[in-house]
Amino acid sequence: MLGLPDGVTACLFDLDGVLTQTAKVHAAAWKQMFDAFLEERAEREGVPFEPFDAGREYDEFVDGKPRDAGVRDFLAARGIVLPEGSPEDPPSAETVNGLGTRKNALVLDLIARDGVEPYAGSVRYLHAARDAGLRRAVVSSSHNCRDVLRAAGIEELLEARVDGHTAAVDGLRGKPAPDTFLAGARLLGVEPAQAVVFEDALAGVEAGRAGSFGHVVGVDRVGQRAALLRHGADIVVDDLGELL
Ligand SMILES: O=P(O)(O)OC[C@H]1O[C@@H](O)[C@H](O)[C@@H](O)[C@@H]1O
Repeated sequence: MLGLPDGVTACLFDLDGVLTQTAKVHAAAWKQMFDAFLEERAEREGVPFEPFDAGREYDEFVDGKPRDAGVRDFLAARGIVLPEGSPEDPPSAETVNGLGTRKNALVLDLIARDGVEPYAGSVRYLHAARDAGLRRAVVSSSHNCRDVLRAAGIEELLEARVDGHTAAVDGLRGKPAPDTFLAGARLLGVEPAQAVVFEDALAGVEAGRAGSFGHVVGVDRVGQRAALLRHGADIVVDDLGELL
């Protein structure tokens, strides 16, 4: 049914890049923030400025992970260690949390300016899944998940939500750990083996594999089919509409 194996009764959808066209908004905001940080640091230390690669470095170190992990993992890949700070840090703080706050202000500006578009194929898939009686949850690392769902007009098509806020409150490890997807399955009252994970991020398909879900659908928006398969996708589609 709907391109899924027999026995699947529930769908766990990532948000940014799967349901909504916001992965590129996040990538652009990350690039703007990291480039400003790296450029200032290069000037201060008298070393060459190497810009953030919004393709490779975003996909490998940032995409799909909670905000603080994205900052930490990218900086570690560049050999940079900053103090953690706290979520209350102002954007001026040169800490993991401060940099995350800087980036979030940029994301919110971009969303306020440009709005949020869902993928048409994903909206059709959500309707088809609902009509077929499949349970549906969104499982996102983003603290902005609810606002993005509302702006995209698809909130009511989902029965449950696990996001950056709920994960923090419940102490869940972020993707690539499977915890948030497992929590989504629990909220829908299904076993992991009965649920399918839809993910565009490498960290996300890894989480799907780590949780032993019934099926992991990689969604390739940026030409990384082989990497999605390597990291845990059972199949890869360019758009959810292909499964209909
Ligand atoms: O900063 P937010 O909105 O809480 O989002 C955290 C992460 O959420 C993920 O969905 C995105 O793929 C990442 O790019 C983003 O960094």
